[in-house]
Amino acid sequence: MRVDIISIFPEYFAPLDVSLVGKARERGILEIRLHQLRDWTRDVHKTVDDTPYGGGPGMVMKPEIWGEAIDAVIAQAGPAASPRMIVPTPSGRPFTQETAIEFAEEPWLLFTPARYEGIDSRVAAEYGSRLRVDEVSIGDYVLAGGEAAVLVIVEAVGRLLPGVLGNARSVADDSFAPGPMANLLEGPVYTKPPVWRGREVPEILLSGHHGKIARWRRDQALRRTLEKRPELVARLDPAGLDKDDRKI
Ligand SMILES: COc1ccc2nc(C(=O)O)sc2c1
Repeated sequence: MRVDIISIFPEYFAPLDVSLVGKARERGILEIRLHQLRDWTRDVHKTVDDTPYGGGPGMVMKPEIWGEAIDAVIAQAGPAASPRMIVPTPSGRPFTQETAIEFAEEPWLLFTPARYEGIDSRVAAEYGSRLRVDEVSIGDYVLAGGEAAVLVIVEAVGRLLPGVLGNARSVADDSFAPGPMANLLEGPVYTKPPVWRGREVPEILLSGHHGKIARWRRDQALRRTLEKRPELVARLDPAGLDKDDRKI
């Protein structure tokens, strides 16, 4: 997968050099190209924003600069004729694990994180007629720009790429992953020592009885989901809940 990110803060993406995403890049599973939006400005101050038509607070990012930057990146056609363009925005559709799975199928993603009050709306309209353009939000809170959202999305997508996670089952066991654990939060996890500051690991986990352990883990996940995200319980597939039981 190739990922292009156009931003006025390319240094914001240094974290993509480390951990899982960093290793995926080293192994050639993921290629990330960063672009400084200001490289396409033509004034001495490298201006990328201007006052909003109709008045109101803040500034809006200029369409000309974004247009030239996006055209230049698209012209560097790579694994696919054109990228899927992802615009992080508070007014986007919610980014979920399903969205991550969908994006992980793409050979080429282009991210256009905004700053200020956002990008002139004609940019998404212009490229929406030529590319698949997704406006997505990582959550209902206020960020200063889209870069943090891109970091979240690239990590959520990158870890799904074949060969990135050591144990393929980890993806299947994820919270929100499709299948019997879909819409269930992950339950508690434990490792050595068996007793820590007087606190013991649940005995069932030391029993070696895999069927009972699977059932206990699913029950703990259900308990945690009921406690922290009761609204997800309504979406559960009751038949899916006992799939492990049938396997046991
Ligand atoms: C100005 O650019 C922004 C501002 C807030 C914001 N919030 C996002 C989110 O995904 O929640 S993306 C994003 C972009």
